Amino acid sequence: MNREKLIDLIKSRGSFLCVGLDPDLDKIPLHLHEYEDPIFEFNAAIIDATRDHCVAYKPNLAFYESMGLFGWQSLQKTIEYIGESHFTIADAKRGDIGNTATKYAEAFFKNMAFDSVTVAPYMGSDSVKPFLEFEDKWVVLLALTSNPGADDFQLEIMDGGVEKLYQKVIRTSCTWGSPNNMMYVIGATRPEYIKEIRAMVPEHFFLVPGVGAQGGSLADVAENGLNSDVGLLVNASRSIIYAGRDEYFAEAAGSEAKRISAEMKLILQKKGLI
Ligand SMILES: O=c1ccn([C@@H]2O[C@H](COP(=O)(O)O)[C@@H](O)[C@H]2O)c(=O)[nH]1
Repeated sequence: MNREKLIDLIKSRGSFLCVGLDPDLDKIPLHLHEYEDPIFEFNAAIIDATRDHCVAYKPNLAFYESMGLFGWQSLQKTIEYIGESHFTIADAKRGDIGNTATKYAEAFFKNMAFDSVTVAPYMGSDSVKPFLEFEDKWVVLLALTSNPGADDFQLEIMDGGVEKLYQKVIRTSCTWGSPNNMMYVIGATRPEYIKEIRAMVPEHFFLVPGVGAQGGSLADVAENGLNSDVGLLVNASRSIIYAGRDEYFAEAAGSEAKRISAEMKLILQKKGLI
């Protein structure tokens, strides 16, 4: 999906919600275990219940890879089930030398029809650029993550006090691609940094995980991160997909997605963006 289509989708729906598909066999309702592929059944029900309220889906690969071949099959079926109506993010956090990175890119962009993949910047430009060679596909680069451990390296002051590591990552990497094929992961748990990052990269989209289960605030993220194209995809995984744990789990997920998306619509209306 290209940038124009993504912006149209967000503005026409009045939502910048990304639903995280992180299914865990230990958490999904018991009655689904009777199906041949309980993970796919779970995802399909969540997708049916949330598709009108969100613009993107983000399966985190760990939840599929942990189940081996069956997990990959569930992922493939899930991505086909979503189709082209929503922006899709393979949250795989890949990164390796160039020829290997190309194979990762082929896995998510050719073999599976994802629109984007999360990539770690640690190995530098040759590990990221192969992902940028695919038309209408996106790199979502880890910049300032939502977890407490982000303090260990990302907030470390570099180069004799000039800038922090996440700032160097953004300043350097923003020339590798463009706002048409690169986004940044910025955690919702760090709203105090979002305004400054928005000033550094005014046009890029941010994928913002960390609202819901991790306690980040949608209002704070929007206040600091919106741009004239909206420029945000805010992800919630557990707070939506496990909003209910019984046979009405999908309805509960749909209600939670609807609630967040209504809050987003109000924000966008107040800002004059829709
Ligand atoms: O900085 C990051 C990068 C990725 N994630 C991923 O997003 C979801 C968040 O799930 P919740 O249940 O809404 O907390 C999950 O897949 C993480 O691995 C992140 O949280 N922070």
